[in-house]
Amino acid sequence: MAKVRIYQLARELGMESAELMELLDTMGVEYKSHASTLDAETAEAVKEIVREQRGLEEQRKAEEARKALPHRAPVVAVMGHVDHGKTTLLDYLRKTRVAEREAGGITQHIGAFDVHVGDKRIVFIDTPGHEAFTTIRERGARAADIAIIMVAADDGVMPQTREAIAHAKAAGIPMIFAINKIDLPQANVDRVMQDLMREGFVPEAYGGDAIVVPISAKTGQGVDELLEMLLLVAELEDLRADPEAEPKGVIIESKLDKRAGVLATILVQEGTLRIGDHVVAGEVWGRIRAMMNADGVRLEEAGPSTAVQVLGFSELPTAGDVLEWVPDEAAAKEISEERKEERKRREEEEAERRRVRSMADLLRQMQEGQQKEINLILRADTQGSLEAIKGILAKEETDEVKINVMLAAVGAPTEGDILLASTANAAILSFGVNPAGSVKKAAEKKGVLLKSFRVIYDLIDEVRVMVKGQVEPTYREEVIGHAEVRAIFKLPKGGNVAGCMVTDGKIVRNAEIRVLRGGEEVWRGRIESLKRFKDDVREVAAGYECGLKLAGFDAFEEGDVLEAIQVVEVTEV
Ligand SMILES: Nc1nc2c(ncn2[C@@H]2O[C@H](COP(=O)(O)OP(=O)(O)OP(=O)(O)O)[C@@H](O)[C@H]2O)c(=O)[nH]1
Repeated sequence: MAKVRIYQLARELGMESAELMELLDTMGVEYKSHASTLDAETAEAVKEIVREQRGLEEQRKAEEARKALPHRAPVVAVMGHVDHGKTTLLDYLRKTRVAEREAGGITQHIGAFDVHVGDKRIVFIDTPGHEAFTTIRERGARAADIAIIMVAADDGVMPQTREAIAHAKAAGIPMIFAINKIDLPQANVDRVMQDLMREGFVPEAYGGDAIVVPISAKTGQGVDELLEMLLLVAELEDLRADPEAEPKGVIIESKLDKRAGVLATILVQEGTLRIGDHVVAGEVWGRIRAMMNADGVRLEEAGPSTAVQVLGFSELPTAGDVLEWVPDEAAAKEISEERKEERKRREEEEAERRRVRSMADLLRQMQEGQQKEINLILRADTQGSLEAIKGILAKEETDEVKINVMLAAVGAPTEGDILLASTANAAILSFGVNPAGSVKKAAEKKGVLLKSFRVIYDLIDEVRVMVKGQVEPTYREEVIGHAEVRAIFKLPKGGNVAGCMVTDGKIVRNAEIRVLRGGEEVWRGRIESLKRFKDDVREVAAGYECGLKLAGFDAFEEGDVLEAIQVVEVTEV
């Protein structure tokens, strides 16, 4: 950036010169008047400070506004190892703690139900699987606020207990441990506590801060305490939502009913959803025709932390998709069309790039995210090899790069691992066990690095390479071709397409484009579409014509030169 005068910079930042001069004083910058010039470095520093101040101010205001909103009920998910009692607990709660049903209401399984404790309410999600956390978080939202991790007192912490913990951690939600089946003679609560400590959770009874409640889902012993603890954690989390805001939620479940058609359960998180509202969830749209809660009661409206089964979607929405309110049917249709097209385009691009992800890809991603942490999921044939791998890996950590083992478990990688890895941007490395074909496919689809090793040291080497790559990978730009703009076409929907001739090299769909006019760069960015006649193409070679639409630039002029650039990695890996 060149030099800039104080009044110019003030205008650029939308502030008074006097205000800016005050800031300069506190920074110890010298100047004569508001017309004095600042060097590029100082101007940049000023911008940085102003941005930061505004950010803090906005945060404070947002927090203040949030504090003025009413509280909402917590949403809880129950997770744990097979047979540790999830279903039994949910059944117990449903039977004993659900409010008196209104006349005519019959309990329905809709994927979530309310439990009443005094004048408080807790929403339990009772849809199977971890999707309630992970898939949803992937899309920038989450369904559950608190996780109950069930551990059977006669069995202790098992592989899926660890998975459940890893999922809750990845979702960033607090956990409460319920040690279940304490009615059994062979129950050993202390042993489970020891297990938990080995996982890094020190129970309150041992002076730590992990909340552990011994219960029997069968007899109901301890369940009241568990509910109390949930309310306590909810209070600490200070969960609030605005019932007046634009409605927002997530799809908890969806199914096709022979008679009713598409039935979808929505957890409303913000605002109030009403009959007649138009909504979009992923690529599917709908108009809410009827709403029913888990007690079979028809509702006219549903506020924050309410789960309702709705009628009115055109197609099956996907569980985990975010639900948004839209003003009318035209908007609903347009958005769902747009998303379908967007997905098709993405899939085409994916197909283009379809190949096993290389180490370089992962490194690039990590570098982009400035991540100096390597997230790993380890899978091995025995506990012994896992311990050995973890032991060696711990020594591979450096001051700059942390190795974060999110999950270390015996057995082949599962689809749950893939979900976790894609959420947490982790790599899955397995030793002595091979993932099933379906798991490999899932990894490929989600772009998760999944590798199997037969020699521990090969696995360790892979991690070493990652650590090294974390330190300083570098990239170089390479010009791969040029095209000249010969004609400009206006699209009926808006925007311009440049009719071009590729003059040298090639133009590739995923390249970056510099628009050059008289040798000067006037814009730089991505290609939105690259066509030969009516067809989308991946690349166009020298000597051929093509139609090019850029993402965010329309001001083409005849004679403009479009330079295609690709980034190549020069890291020695
Ligand atoms: N004695 C005793 N048995 C229990 C208790 N909780 C669950 N069980 C029994 O443990 C078995 C498994 O319980 P479920 O509730 O089906 O376990 P789950 O975690 O839902 O299992 P999956 O759905 O297979 O993952 C059943 O036979 C239950 O009756 C308890 O508190 N005490």
